[in-house]
Amino acid sequence: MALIPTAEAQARMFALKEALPVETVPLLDARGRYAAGDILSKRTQPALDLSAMDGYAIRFAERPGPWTVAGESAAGGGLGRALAPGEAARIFTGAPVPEGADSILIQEEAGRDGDSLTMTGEGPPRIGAHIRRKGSDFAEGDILIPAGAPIGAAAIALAASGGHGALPVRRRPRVAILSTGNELVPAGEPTTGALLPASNGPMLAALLAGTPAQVTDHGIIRDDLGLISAAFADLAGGADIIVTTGGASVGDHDLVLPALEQAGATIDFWKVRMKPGKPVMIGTLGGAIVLGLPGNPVSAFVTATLFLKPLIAHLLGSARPVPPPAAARLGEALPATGGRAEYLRGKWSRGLAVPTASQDSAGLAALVEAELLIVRESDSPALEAGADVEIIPLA
Ligand SMILES: Nc1nc2c(c(=O)[nH]1)N[C@H]1C(S)=C(S)[C@@H](COP(=O)(O)OP(=O)(O)OC[C@H]3O[C@@H](n4cnc5c(N)ncnc54)[C@H](O)[C@@H]3O)O[C@H]1N2
Ligand code: MOO
Repeated sequence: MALIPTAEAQARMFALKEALPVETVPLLDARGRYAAGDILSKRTQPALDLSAMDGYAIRFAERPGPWTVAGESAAGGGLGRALAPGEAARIFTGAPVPEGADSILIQEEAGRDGDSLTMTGEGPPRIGAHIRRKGSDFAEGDILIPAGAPIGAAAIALAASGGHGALPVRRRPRVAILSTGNELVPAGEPTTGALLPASNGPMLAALLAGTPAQVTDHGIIRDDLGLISAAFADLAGGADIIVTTGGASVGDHDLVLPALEQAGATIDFWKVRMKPGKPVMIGTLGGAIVLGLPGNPVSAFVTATLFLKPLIAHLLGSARPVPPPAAARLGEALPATGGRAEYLRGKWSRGLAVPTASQDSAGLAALVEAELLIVRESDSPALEAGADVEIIPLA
């Protein structure tokens, strides 16, 4: 199969499966998901003209004072009647402005003697000062959160303010992680000789821990065609995404592709024109998408960032599952690229993006320093320090 560019690979991956079914969940459960339809407001906010300050509601257009204080309006209540000419009302932040009042005099600039109120300073800067008008935030029927937009803390506050206690979202994707390799032992267990701890499973689970995905790490499978194929068949019914690491390349012990074929999977593509991460493969098995990531730990991290996380956002119905790259300036010169796009691990230095010293696709000690990926298209020329580049921030 020919190598395909990253953006094409992402688009083909999204085309394999539609967003998951809709469910309506309490506000907090919607956090990190995406609106499954336009969320419309059930109410107008503010519902009435409200005071933005503690002070007095006055008829400022009529006169600069004095006024007679006719009563009080507190948040959640109101004066109960309109102000007559010559009258003012004591008022507090968030309280309804009585009819007839046109401005708020803040209490620091008010003089009070019994029922008589005077201005001690310049007074309100203009007619209408310190009044939040009815509907100035949003009106009933307004779109508060468009379909496909992310639901974070501010969107949850907006939805609550708009009268919602629950929101329609897509159900949580179920993600099964499999690590392959005879050389791997579970993290924390003793290693001898050529054995090494499996780090990709914990890395992937950690990467997804901040997303709504329901992640199960199925541990390590030996490089055995029958075992890997049986594991795929086992997982296919209960997962939306099966993600593997290792065994994705071309060696005699790289068995993920034949195991998928043996389990009845359809492979959509294998190999992306990217560095690191070339051996990525994507296909479908039953209702699940299978994502075969390379074993090299940095390659697995980069491909999980560029494919696995966007796939989860896609299944959750995100309108923009691939986050747009950000603009940055390079802190160091970079050589020309070859036939693959490069995703250099980098960090910030005085506001400039600088590659980490090692770009080895197995080097975790360098990866831990990385705050961003510097994106370089294939076959692009050398860049001077100070050049504009695109970056992908690493959360
Ligand atoms: N002749 C070729 N050889 C290779 C090619 C190629 O095109 N032609 N591609 C290279 C590239 S690029 C990559 S990336 C690797 C990917 O290989 P695999 O996906 O088959 O991964 P493995 O061979 O199984 O392992 C690679 C490396 O990573 C270590 N590993 C694997 N799993 C884990 C884990 N869970 N935790 C920690 N470390 C893991 C493994 O021990 C190997 O050292 O292939 C190149 N070869
Ligand atoms: O492209 Mo491989 O993923 O370099 O290490």
